[in-house]
Parts: sequence; structure tokens; C-alpha cells
Amino acid sequence: MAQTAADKIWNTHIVRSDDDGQDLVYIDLHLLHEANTPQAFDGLREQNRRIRRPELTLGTEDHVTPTVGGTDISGGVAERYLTHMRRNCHDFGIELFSLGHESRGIAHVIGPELGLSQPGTTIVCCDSHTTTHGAMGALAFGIGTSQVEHVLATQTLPMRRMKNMRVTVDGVLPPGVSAKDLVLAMIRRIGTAGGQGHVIEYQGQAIRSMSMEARMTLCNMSIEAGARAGLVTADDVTFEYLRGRPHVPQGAAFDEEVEYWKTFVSDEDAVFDKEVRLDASTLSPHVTWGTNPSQTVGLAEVVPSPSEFADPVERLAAERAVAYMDLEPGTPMKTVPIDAVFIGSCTNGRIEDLRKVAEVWKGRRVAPDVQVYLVPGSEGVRRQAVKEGLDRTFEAAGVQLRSPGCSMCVSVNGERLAAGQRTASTNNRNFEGRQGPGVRTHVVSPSVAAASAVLGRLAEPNDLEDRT
Ligand SMILES: CC(C)[C@H](C(=O)O)[C@@H](O)C(=O)O
Ligand code: SF4
Repeated sequence: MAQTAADKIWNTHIVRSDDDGQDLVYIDLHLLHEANTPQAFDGLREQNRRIRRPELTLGTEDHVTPTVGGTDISGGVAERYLTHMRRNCHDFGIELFSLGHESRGIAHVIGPELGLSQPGTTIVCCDSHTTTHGAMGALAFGIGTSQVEHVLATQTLPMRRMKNMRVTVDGVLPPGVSAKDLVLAMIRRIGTAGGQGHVIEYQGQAIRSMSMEARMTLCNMSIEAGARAGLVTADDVTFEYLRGRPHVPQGAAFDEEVEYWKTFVSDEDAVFDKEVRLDASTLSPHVTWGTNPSQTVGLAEVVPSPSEFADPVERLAAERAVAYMDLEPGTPMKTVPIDAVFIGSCTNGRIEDLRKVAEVWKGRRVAPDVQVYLVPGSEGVRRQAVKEGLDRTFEAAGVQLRSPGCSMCVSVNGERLAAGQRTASTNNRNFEGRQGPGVRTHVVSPSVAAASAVLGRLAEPNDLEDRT
């Protein structure tokens, strides 16, 4: 029977199938971070269990780490979380990239960067944005704390098979339009539950012509459409990205591995439970106006009126959103002033994103009254940015390149804004209070964030031409 790529990965990982419809699935890579894991280790201690495959498990510190001030974590939330994390990883023999480690970064940035996330594999992490690794042609999904404990103890997970959804993206993205805009447009169309229970496989010309980093942005935000996972099957772009990375086979062994990886593609006649089709060539920069990622419009559009929503639940959500966001329906998005800009996160904190920002800022300065947080996704990204001299462009623009971490994506490290402030952010969620109580978040692409920082209002790079 014809199979999808996700089914092929699943089928090659079944340890046992149970009568109740659940499969026990083998896990190839388990990433851990300091949020959400302490209880899992407590559970193991209580049962006197060890880690089944510590060498397939890797910890990193990302959520609570400070982005300035070095490795000092004394006092506050970082000390509390990281003390637990360090003790747990030490006691159970798990490698941990602590503050100061040259490979540390956000879990979903370092997996691909180090070549740990590979095609045809199963990858889990105690984090919803584990979907990011699907860009590598892997079946990657977030798990809860009790599942973390199960994987630590057994390297397997009992689960029901995911349904298959295909999003075909025809054409190519116009200049200045990114994967971020594409995924926002998709979520606007299908809603935050549009992918529920499914793994979304992205196909089509637009996907094939995307860089790995753009594919990661796309798969990262699949969770915002409610999907269990996002997936782009591996091709030459994937193989070239992976070649030479620390954790992939080297030399001739790599080419052999590529042949194996190539088998994880959907059969031509594979049937998907749900199909969506988009045309990339018609897209423009997008921005969220509300408090969930489906509340999105084109940057050139206006704040919608709640009355435009036929569905009563959506209308109510829109009413609440415009009130929280303090926006008047009918207001052109490009006239909305901002107080701050956050560039970073596992959605858009990679080197390609920083290059786009540098391109916009070259020879310009950010508006003096806009607070800018520029946070690379990993130490590797930071090093590469410095190597390319991007840090000098940022400095000349008036912005400091910080140390990596989640930072203002979720603000659990204490880096947050004041109530009532408004940001343009390259992260993935615009939920109420995510960047601080009462803070208003507009999710955008790196280019839009960079242009907005210069003009002090929501803007795209084309809007800057009249100032230079
Ligand atoms: C803290 C963590 C569990 C959470 C997630 O699962 O996504 C965070 O990373 C987020 O982005 O909100
Ligand atoms: S960068 Fe943001 S979305 Fe990604 S793992 Fe960290 S908090 Fe979650």
C-alpha cells in the first residue's frame, strides 16, 4: 500500500503494536531543556530507574538563561531551574550544554546545526516547537512530562499514529516574502486547529526552492496550526546542509547514509487525510493583529473588524483581541507604532535570519525610542554572525548582539517589557502576556522586524527607501 513519508518513518520505528491501536515507537533522539523536566527525573528517582540510552539524550539550557552578563546565574529563576537541570543531567549521565558551552543554544536550533536531527528519524523534546526538526525530514514532535519520563526510562513511547495532511505550496515566494509570511498566511487560512491530530507534510515548488532554515521556520510553526508535526522530506538541499556537520557520518559513509535517507519520501499515490493548496507567488509580508497566530493580515491591510467574522466564537475572540491589543478596526497595520522589537527564537534566530536583519540595518540606525532585543538561537549562530561581521553592522545600527536563548520569545528568563508596550517580534506566538503581563505582540518576519525597528512602526524594508 502506498505510504506517506511520516508513515514510513513510523513503520520503521514500531517496537510493538498493541490491540488497542497504540504502537510502541522507538525514539532516535531525545532533547531536554530545563523547563518541564524536573518532575520526569523525580519520577525516575522514585522508581529507582536509570536512563535507557543516555547517548541518545542531550540537554541544553535555553529558556531561563540570561542573554547578557555571562554565565552568572545566582539568584532568581535561572538559578532555580538550572541547578535542577545540572544535577539531573549529572546524576543520570546525560550530556548537557550549559551556559558557556560552545554548542549551547535553543534545543530546536542546535539539533539541526550539529547534525543530530537527521532524515528518517524520530525526535522528541519536552517542547511544542520540536516540530522544527521536521524540516530535516524527521518525524519530530513535542511531548509532555510523563512522556519524557517514559522515553528516558525506555527510549520508546506508546502512541497512536498521526493522521496525514498535505500542504502543497505552488510557485515561489516573491522577493521580500519569507517562510514566516507563508506560514502565517497558512494559519490565517486553516486556523489554529486546522492541522489538529495530523503531521503536515509540505510539498510543492515553493518548498523545494527553500533553504533549510526557511523550512525550519515553516515546520516550527506547524504547531501553531494545531498539527502534531511538520515535515519536509529530505532532498539535495538537506543533504548539503548536513554534510560535514559534527554528528553525521563523514566521507563515504555519509553518501551511503544519503541513499538510506532518500527512501523516506511519500509515495506518489499516497493518500493524505487532508489537503490544502497555497500559491506562494501571491503572498506578501504578514503580521498578526490579535492574540493567536491565526489572527493575521497582510502588512498592507488594516486591522479587521470583529463583525467581519461570521463564526461567533471567532468574532468573540476578535473582540477580545482588538481590546487587548488596543487596536481600532480599520487602522492600517503600517501606522501602528511600536515600543520594542524582538529578533530571535527557534522560529527566526538562525544565521539566515540575522543576515536579513543586517541587510536592512546596513547604513541605518534603529529609532532611538525603540528597544531592540537581538538574540541568536545558538552560540554557533552567534559565532557565525561575528565571523561574517554582522555584529559590526548591528552595533552601527545601535543594537547589541546578545547571547543565545529563548529570551523575550516567552520571557521566562525575566527579559520582558512593561504592560501596555507593543512589540514586533520574530517569534511564533502572540498570546496574551507572553512577553510580559499586558504586553502586545505582533508576530512578523525578521525583515519586517528590522524595518519596524528603524521606523518605530510596523513596516517592511520597501518602506525604508524614502529615508535613504
Ligand atoms: C516552556 C515550553 C514547554 C514551551 C513549549 O512547549 O513550547 C515554550 O517553549 C513555548 O514556546 O511556549
Ligand atoms: S524560542 Fe520560544 S518557542 Fe522556541 S523553545 Fe524557546 S520559548 Fe519555545
